[in-house]
Amino acid sequence: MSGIVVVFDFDKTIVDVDSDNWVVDDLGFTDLFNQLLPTMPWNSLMDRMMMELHSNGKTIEDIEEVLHRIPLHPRVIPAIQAAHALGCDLRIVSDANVFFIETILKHLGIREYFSEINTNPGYVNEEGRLRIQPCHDFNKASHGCSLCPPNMCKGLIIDRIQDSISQEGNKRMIYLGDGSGDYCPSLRLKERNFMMPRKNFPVWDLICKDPLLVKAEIHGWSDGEELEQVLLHLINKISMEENVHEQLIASDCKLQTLSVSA
Ligand SMILES: Cc1ncc(C[n+]2csc(CCOP(=O)(O)O)c2C)c(N)n1
Ligand SMILES: [Mg+2]
Repeated sequence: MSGIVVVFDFDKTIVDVDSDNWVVDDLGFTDLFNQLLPTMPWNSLMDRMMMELHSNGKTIEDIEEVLHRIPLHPRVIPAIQAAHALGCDLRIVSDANVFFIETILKHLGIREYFSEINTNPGYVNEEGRLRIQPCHDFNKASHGCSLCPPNMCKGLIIDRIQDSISQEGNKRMIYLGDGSGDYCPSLRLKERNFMMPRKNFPVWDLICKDPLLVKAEIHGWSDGEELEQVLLHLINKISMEENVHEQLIASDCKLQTLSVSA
């Protein structure tokens, strides 16, 4: 293990579109989606749309077939493979849903590179209909963050990951994202962490309003090619820093041994 945790957003970061829109549009339900959007939260609307698909005869296999065709930049998979080969712990934090994400990752053959997928639950019920539920049950209690949608605060998830990895030593984190939901986590990153916002996407615009609010080092990217270059550059940079640090500690130990024996 390299001591680096890389957290990926999914839609418009790993894949190049919003998976929700990709499915709804491809199966011909865009108009109904747009009509209902002003009336309910996005996450509840996706559950409703899955009901509409089911009652109009669209099967799970139809949805899977659409997901298998989702567009992604050709350098994204090599970037993920390289980061994994360099020993990074890769995780996903996404406001899509577990059914879409796992279907896509398994089809691409990259599911096993990720140690954890934090997202909205999704499962196929006994009628063969896909149910999509909120990551955070806002009917019970609010998550209390005003920056995030009611069903998911990505910042809370980042806090939890940071708490759990702080017990494993001095790990460094790199976060990649594009959307407004990725702004809250960017504010929770600490010094010695890295934020990789997608240039000219909502999280980039939010960060640019007051970049000093972000304690992490900011490195933008605009497409899969730049994602790969910037990510691998940061992993190398961190690895070299950590190596130098270890060598300093080792040489310090040697010096102490010498001075004790002298
Ligand atoms: C203005 C506006 N209205 C609605 C939404 C909702 N939304 C759009 S795509 C998506 C999935 C994001 O997945 P991921 O977290 O993997 O990028 C969500 C929750 C939004 N982002 N912005
Ligand atoms: Mg996104």
